[in-house]
Amino acid sequence: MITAAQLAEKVHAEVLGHRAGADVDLVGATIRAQDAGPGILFAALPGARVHGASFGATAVEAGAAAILTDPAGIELLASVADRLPVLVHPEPRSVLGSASALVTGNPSVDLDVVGITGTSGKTTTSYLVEAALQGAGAVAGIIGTTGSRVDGRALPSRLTTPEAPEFQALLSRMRSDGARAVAAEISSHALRLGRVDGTRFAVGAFLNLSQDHLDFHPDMEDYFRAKCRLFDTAADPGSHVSPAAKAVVVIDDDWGRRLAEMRPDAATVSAVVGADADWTAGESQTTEYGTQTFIVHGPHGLTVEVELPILGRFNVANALVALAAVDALGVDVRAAAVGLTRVRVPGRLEPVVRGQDFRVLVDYAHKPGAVAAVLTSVRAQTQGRIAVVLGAGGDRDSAKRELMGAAAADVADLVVVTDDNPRTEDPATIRAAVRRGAESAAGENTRVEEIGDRGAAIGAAIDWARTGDVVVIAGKGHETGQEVNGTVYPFDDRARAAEELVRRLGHTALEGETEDSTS
Ligand SMILES: CC(=O)N[C@H]1[C@@H](OP(=O)(O)OP(=O)(O)OC[C@H]2O[C@@H](n3ccc(=O)[nH]c3=O)[C@H](O)[C@@H]2O)O[C@H](CO)[C@@H](O)[C@@H]1O[C@H](C)C(=O)N[C@@H](C)C(=O)N[C@H](CCC(=O)O)C(=O)O
Ligand SMILES: Nc1ncnc2c1ncn2[C@@H]1O[C@H](COP(=O)(O)OP(=O)(O)OP(=O)(O)O)[C@@H](O)[C@H]1O
Repeated sequence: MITAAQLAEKVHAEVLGHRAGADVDLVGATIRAQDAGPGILFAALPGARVHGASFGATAVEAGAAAILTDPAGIELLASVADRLPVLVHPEPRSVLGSASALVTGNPSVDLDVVGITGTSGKTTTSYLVEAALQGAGAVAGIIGTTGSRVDGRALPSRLTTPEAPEFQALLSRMRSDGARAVAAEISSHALRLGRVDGTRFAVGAFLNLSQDHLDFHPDMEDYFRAKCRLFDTAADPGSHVSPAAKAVVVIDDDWGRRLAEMRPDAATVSAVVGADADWTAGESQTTEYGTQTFIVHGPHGLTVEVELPILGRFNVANALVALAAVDALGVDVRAAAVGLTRVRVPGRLEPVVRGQDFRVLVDYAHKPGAVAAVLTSVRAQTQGRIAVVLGAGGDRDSAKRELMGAAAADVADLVVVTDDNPRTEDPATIRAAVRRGAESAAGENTRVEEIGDRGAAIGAAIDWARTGDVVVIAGKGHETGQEVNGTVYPFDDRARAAEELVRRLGHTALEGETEDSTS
């Protein structure tokens, strides 16, 4: 337990307001005023839209024990500030990570936290790390895009990497639920916004870097530097992230190779057959059960066969990272490899099957690199034609839209451009950019269609498919909504694809019946 006064001293904040109350015990923190309560520190931070201190009265009504803010926040707190201790720091976000860790009893010290970063593959790899740990008999937790869970039990969480108070509270809950290790997705936003400051990372894993988030980062160098915070304090000025004790780095792109030079102690990983890396794999074989098998070659002559229920060569890279990460924790790799067999990742190359003779896959690819990786993998496994249904999100990195379209048309035979969370933007403008990219890359035999209504777009691709073809519905994966102008309408690619398949199969059956009756 720590008091507000002790916390102020540790994070070098000044105590104003109700000083006499500064010996109040703190048991947690929050960045959302509405979530404050007894024993909770409300962090009133300046935001892009509003200053958190304007919600000071809400936090006090909810029972907040103390407030952390900046000098501008003091003015906004006005009379509320007399009612409880207010910790003032010139840059409160820069101390929120360590403050959150302190009020929750530094949970990462008692856990092996594996931080996973990279543009694509964080969620999948965190599930693989969890499966590998479970294979070796360890209780494991996950924090990431699809929510959090410990020992298989779901815990609600916001964002890919939650804000520091929530991140530390999740770690604390996982520690008390007996977790040995936690696989946490670490976004570049989190690394820049101090969400994981105050966390001890046993292992940091870097997967890859490709264009994304250029609405937040001015350029790719800045995006890379943010990622480097997990590995090297000196790589990005102003970092308060504790670099991971051990590193695992995929060296299949230039960014990974640069990072491996920065961290010469890193275990290197490559999915390229015959590459010079600590962890590599032989060619993958697809089995009749829809799994892939491959031989993993690890350090010290380790050789182990892995069967993975998720296809795609990029998932071989993800699996190698998971094995290298748990190996760095001292886990038995052979037992971990058995665990990988049982992994299930929602919305990542997830098949939708309703008795059809072509494949329908729902995948979360919503970045050019991911679209390219998925379609290249699908192309390598099919003799049939490929259709892809995709759009691009509004109010996010607009430069990636054309690249998404181009990545799709590079490989697919049919590209159906549709809506994908237009948010506050005009959907037609977003579609036009994706379409432009697709048309610029389309070969003679590639068709590009534009159908704004996502359900109709899925239906059109399904109607187009013939025996042996593959329809990839990209962008939403596990998500269950379409966000338009601040409202999220229910929409699930998997459910809609299933409906469209039933409709089409219904038609086929009817046509069949008609043929039968006339013959
Ligand atoms: C750019 C960014 O990350 N912004 C985050 C930031 O917003 P902000 O500073 O602009 O906050 P604001 O809305 O002005 O509000 C100011 C303060 O008032 C508080 N407030 C506000 C309203 C209210 O009713 N009550 C209240 O207490 C807020 O908690 C905040 O502290 O602080 C907010 C509070 O935590 C976050 O919700 C918000 O994330 C937004 C929603 C977001 O979408 N972030 C995305 C881009 C993000 O972080 N993505 C990454 C990467 C995902 C990936 O890899 O694809 C992630 O890790 O999820
Ligand atoms: N190692 C990889 N390299 C390239 N593409 C990948 C890789 N792993 C997964 N993908 C593709 O990226 C998509 C998203 O995968 P995943 O959700 O695991 O990544 P993520 O980094 O968590 O994404 P996000 O940051 O958007 O949450 C997958 O559906 C797949 O299409």
